[in-house]
Amino acid sequence: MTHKVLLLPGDGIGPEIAAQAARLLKACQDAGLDIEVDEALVGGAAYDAHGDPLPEQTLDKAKAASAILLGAVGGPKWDKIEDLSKRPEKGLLGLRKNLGLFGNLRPAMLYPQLASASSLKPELVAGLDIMIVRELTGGIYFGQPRGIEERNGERVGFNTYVYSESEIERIGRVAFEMAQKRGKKLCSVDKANVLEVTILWREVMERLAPEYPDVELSHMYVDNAAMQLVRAPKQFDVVVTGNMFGDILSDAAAMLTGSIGMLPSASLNESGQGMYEPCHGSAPDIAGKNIANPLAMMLSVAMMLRYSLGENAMAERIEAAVGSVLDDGLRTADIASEGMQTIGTDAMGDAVLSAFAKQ
Ligand SMILES: NC(=O)c1ccc[n+]([C@@H]2O[C@H](COP(=O)([O-])OP(=O)(O)OC[C@H]3O[C@@H](n4cnc5c(N)ncnc54)[C@H](O)[C@@H]3O)[C@@H](O)[C@H]2O)c1
Ligand SMILES: CC(C)[C@H](C(=O)O)[C@@H](O)C(=O)O
Ligand SMILES: [Mg+2]
Repeated sequence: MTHKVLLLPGDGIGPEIAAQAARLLKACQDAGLDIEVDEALVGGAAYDAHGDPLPEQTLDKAKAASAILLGAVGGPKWDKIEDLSKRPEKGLLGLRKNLGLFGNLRPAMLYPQLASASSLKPELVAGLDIMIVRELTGGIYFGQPRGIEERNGERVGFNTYVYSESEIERIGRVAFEMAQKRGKKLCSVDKANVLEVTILWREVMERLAPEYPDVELSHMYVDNAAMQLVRAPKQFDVVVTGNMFGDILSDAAAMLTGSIGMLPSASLNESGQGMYEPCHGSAPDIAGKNIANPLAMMLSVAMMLRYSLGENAMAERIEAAVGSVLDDGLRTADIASEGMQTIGTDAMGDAVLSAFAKQ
C-alpha cells in the first residue's frame, strides 16, 4: 500500500530543515519505501497566503495522510496578530486537536558522541534515555472558559485547566504500555498538592497501575521533576504528564541531550495516525542562515517510519546514519565542540544522506 506523507514546512527554520527531511524521504523511496509525498502550508506561511494558519485544504490533506511531517511554526512577524485564532501556533494546535493527536512522545536520548555538548556533566547524562509522554489535546491549552475580559475596571486574563477521567486514562494507557516496552518504570508528574485536576490525574494513574503489574508507578510534583531532571536525569525512564507540564519538561529534557535541535517527537491518535515534528520551534534568531540543526527533523522521519508506517528497519537505518555522522565529528553550531567540524544545515543533510546510502 502506498502511504501518503504530508510535509508541512511552516515558518522560520521550518522550511530549511523540512528540505532536508524531503531529501531523506526521497532517499527512502529510492531504497524501496512506498510513499507519496505532498506538501502544504501551515502557520505564518499559510496566514500570509490565505489569512488562516490552518487553511481547509491543509486540514483536508492532513486528514487524508497516513502521516504528517511538520517543520515548525511561528515567529515575531506574526506575534502582533490580535486575533489569537489567526496566530501561526493555532495552526499547529488546530492540527493536533482536529486529528485527535492526544499522545505526544518526546524521547530525550543522548547520542554518546554528544556527551560533551550537554550542559550537564558527562557522567550525569551518559546513557540517558527518557521518554516523555505528554497529553497533547487537553489540559489548560484547550480548557474553556478562556479569554481576556474587563472585570471591575481592569482587564483579567484566564484559562481553565481541565481533564476528564477518560482523557487521563487514555494517555495513562499509552504511558504504561510504553513503560512495558522499555525499562518498566513510569513517573507521573503532577501538581496534586495544589490543583484538583491533577489530584484526579494521580487517582486515575493509581487506578490503572494494577493492570500493568510489571510497571513500577511513581508520582512526582512538577517543580521537583524539573529539579530532578537537571540533578539526576537518569532516574527517569518513562514520564507521563499533562499538556503544559509536558511542554516545559520536554524542553528541559531536550537540553540534556546537547541541543533541542536533536529531539524529534511523535503525536499519535487512537488509530495510529501521527504527526511528527522536532520538539523545537521556528528559531527566528537563526532562520535563513543555513545553520539550524536538521537532525531533530530527520530523526522525526525515523519516528514516522517506526510509529505510523511500520518500517522499523528503515527507521533504524536513519538513526544509524545520524550516529555515524556524529562519529565522523560533524556538528552543526548548536552541538559544536572542540576538535569537531562545524557545518551548516545543508551539509549536515548531505552527510546524513551519504551515511544512509552506506548503511
Ligand atoms: N512545534 C513548533 O512549531 C514550535 C515549538 C516551539 C516554539 N514554536 C514557535 O517558535 C517561535 C520561537 O520560539 P522559541 O524561541 O521560544 O523556541 P525555539 O525552539 O524556536 O528556539 C529556542 C532556541 O533554540 C534554538 N534552536 C531551536 N531549534 C534549533 C535547531 N534546530 N538548531 C539550532 N538551534 C535551534 C534557537 O535558535 C533558539 O535560540 C515562536 O513563535 C514559538 O511560538 C513553535
Ligand atoms: C508552539 C506551541 C504551540 C507548542 C506547544 O506549546 O505545544 C510548542 O511549544 C511545542 O512544544 O510543540
Ligand atoms: Mg514547546
